Amino acid sequence: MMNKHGPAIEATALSVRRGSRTVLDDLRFAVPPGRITGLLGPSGCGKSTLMRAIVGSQARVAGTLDVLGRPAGHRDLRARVGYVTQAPSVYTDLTARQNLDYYAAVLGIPRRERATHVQEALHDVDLTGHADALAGNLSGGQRGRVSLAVALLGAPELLVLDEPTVGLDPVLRRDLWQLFHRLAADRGTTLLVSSHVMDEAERCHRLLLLREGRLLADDTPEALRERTGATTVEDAFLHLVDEADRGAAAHAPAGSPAPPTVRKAAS
Ligand SMILES: Nc1ncnc2c1ncn2[C@@H]1O[C@H](COP(=O)(O)OP(=O)(O)OP(=O)(O)O)[C@@H](O)[C@H]1O
Repeated sequence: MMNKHGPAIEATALSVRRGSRTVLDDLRFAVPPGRITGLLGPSGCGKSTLMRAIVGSQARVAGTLDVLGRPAGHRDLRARVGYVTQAPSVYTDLTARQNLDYYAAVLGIPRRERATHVQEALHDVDLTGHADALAGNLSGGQRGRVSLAVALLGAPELLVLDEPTVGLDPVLRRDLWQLFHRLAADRGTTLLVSSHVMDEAERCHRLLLLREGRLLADDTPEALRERTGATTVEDAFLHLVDEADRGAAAHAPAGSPAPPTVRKAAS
């Protein structure tokens, strides 16, 4: 079991190579337990790669990456970590309830307890009314919520959610964020939630801002705004991007071209 006061995730000198490229470069950060940490940055900056490394499904990871007190990917973490990828992974020819029942069996939840766990997970994601609909007949957003319910089975200590609100209408987005806050406040769940939409940053307790595989900031939204003098996290992010580019230009060898200034990086 992890030390309740230690970080839920801790990375030191973490790098990942994909193909011939280094897509995560020398990351160092800690994710506190029982809080919502947002992983934010533009498309392609490495968010999904980092999440895959955390759940142990990414190859060629170098450095140290500990999750709930164990090395990432350790088999003891299987039932303690819930992970939702960007593409909902549900069987379309099964109902929502049958999907959950199947995954509950895979997780090793005893048969006599399964129905209760499944019902709770359906209730958490507000899908009780669609429990017996074929997943193939649900909307994309509803299928995404079935995937989330699968990740909630067995009450994992850590939830890793890759862009869970993409394509959802504002009401569903708000409802999901309310659920995330309930999970953190009532159950002490640690959540790592990625997004490339900067306004979601304001809903997180802490933020990891990523750009081109490097960590720009690991801080609270308030501290980031204060430090940069910005009124929104989006402006704070752009400020940090410009600052990093100026730093890179200052250290570039004489005669090399200045890096372009990114303006729409966060949209
Ligand atoms: N199989 C692969 N081989 C080589 N490079 C890859 C591979 N998959 C992804 N990449 C590269 O790794 C980088 C990080 O990709 P990743 O999917 O982690 O980004 P992301 O921030 O999650 O993007 P998005 O928000 O669009 O999902 C990208 O530059 C991408 O082109």
